[in-house]
Amino acid sequence: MNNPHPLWIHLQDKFKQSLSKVSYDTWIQSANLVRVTDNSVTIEVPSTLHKEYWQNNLTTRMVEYLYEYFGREISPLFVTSEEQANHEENKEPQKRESFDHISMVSSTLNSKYSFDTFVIGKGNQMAHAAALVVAEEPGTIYNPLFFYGGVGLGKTHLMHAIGHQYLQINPNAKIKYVSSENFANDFINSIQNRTQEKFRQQYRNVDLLLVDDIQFFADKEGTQEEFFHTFNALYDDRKQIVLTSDRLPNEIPKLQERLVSRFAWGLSVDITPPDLETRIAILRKKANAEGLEIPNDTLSYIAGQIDSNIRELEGALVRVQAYSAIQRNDITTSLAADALKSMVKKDKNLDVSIATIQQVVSKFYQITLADLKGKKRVRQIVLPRQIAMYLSREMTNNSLPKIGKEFGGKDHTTVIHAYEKIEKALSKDDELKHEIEQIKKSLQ
Ligand SMILES: Nc1ncnc2c1ncn2[C@@H]1O[C@H](COP(=O)(O)OP(=O)(O)OP(=O)(O)O)[C@@H](O)[C@H]1O
Repeated sequence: MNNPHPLWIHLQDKFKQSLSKVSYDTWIQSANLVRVTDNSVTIEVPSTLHKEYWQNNLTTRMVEYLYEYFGREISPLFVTSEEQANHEENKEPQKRESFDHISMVSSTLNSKYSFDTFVIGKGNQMAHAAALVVAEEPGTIYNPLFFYGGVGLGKTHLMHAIGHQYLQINPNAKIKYVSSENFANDFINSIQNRTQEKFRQQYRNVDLLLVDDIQFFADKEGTQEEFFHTFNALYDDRKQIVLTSDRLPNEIPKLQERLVSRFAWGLSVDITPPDLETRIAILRKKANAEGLEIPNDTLSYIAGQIDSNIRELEGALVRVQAYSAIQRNDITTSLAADALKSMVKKDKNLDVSIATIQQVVSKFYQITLADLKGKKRVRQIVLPRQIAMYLSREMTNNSLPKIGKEFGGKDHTTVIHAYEKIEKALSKDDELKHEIEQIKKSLQ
């Protein structure tokens, strides 16, 4: 590629830092970024051997690096040059995806997130109904509509679905979808470039404003102030506003009281994790959409392993699909079990938090909580810290960045390093193994 894509430059930099020169030259330099979609990134590699190496040894890092770049989970896919050539040949020219797609992700609607592709279950029934009402009668009954709930449960999906439905009824409608972080960035840039008027027009001259993950407004005083005025302008004009967050407005730290009260003017609906039946239905729908043939017992198996986050459920399906392609075998329960080995956390059902793990580990090793979360590099502290990070990864569903944050704001690569170190040590060090088992027992 003459002009490497910024994402590829980012990935190369990351791998350069984490691999030896020989590994980097062998695996990374021979690869290329060929496709980016809303939820996957495809890397082309020269041979099947390369593909298997990437699949088995570099996938975890790729997922982390992609998370860092996009701020969400993106699945890496690997194709050999031969497969890529076949793919290009079979593709209709107008369907070619382009790299421009990346810049559109944050500001346009994702065509996959529609009401048609949304599976209704107990945990999201209310949210789905409210979304439909708002799409059909915007700006009247539930304004703003506020979705809240855990990670990867379909809040963004429903928000986009409202946008699609609205557009169907009203093809000329102006819709703006933005994450709260992008709203904040746009606002700051407008101040720096003295383009506030343009910014205001962009946000206030719309029929439907969708703002995702507003918990990230916490601590951003100026942005909150601006959003307050945006909200008022739209509300007074009877334009619909839809917001999402991981928690209720009054639980978002440092969210201005006047915003909290405005968000309560409309309807707040929570989305809770899907039950097994819904998870199976979601998997079935995704598998059908991909043209995958998966036996029912295998779908139940996968749905039984991943029980909280739908994004992870999708990730599991992608992994099983890739595994079956590499192995050139049909998808069966035993193939799925093999493919998901590293994703299935055996202790995951324990109801523990990072804070509890930190308390138990610091007590066990008789160090203070401050040291456990701090920066001291002495062995008596570093080891317990790494163990606590390892257990947070093993026993909870928190993302790596979140774990890093809970350990005094450390980078997620520090958490990966800790995890890998302890995992490796566990295979050789019986004493450590015993200690970790004891800690796990206390946590139970
Ligand atoms: N009920 C559902 N039916 C089908 N797919 C779903 C459903 N709920 C979620 N998904 C899929 O799960 C993935 C994650 O959903 P989404 O991004 O909407 O989650 P979210 O709640 O916004 O998460 P976050 O808090 O991380 O922003 C998406 O690919 C979405 O299409």
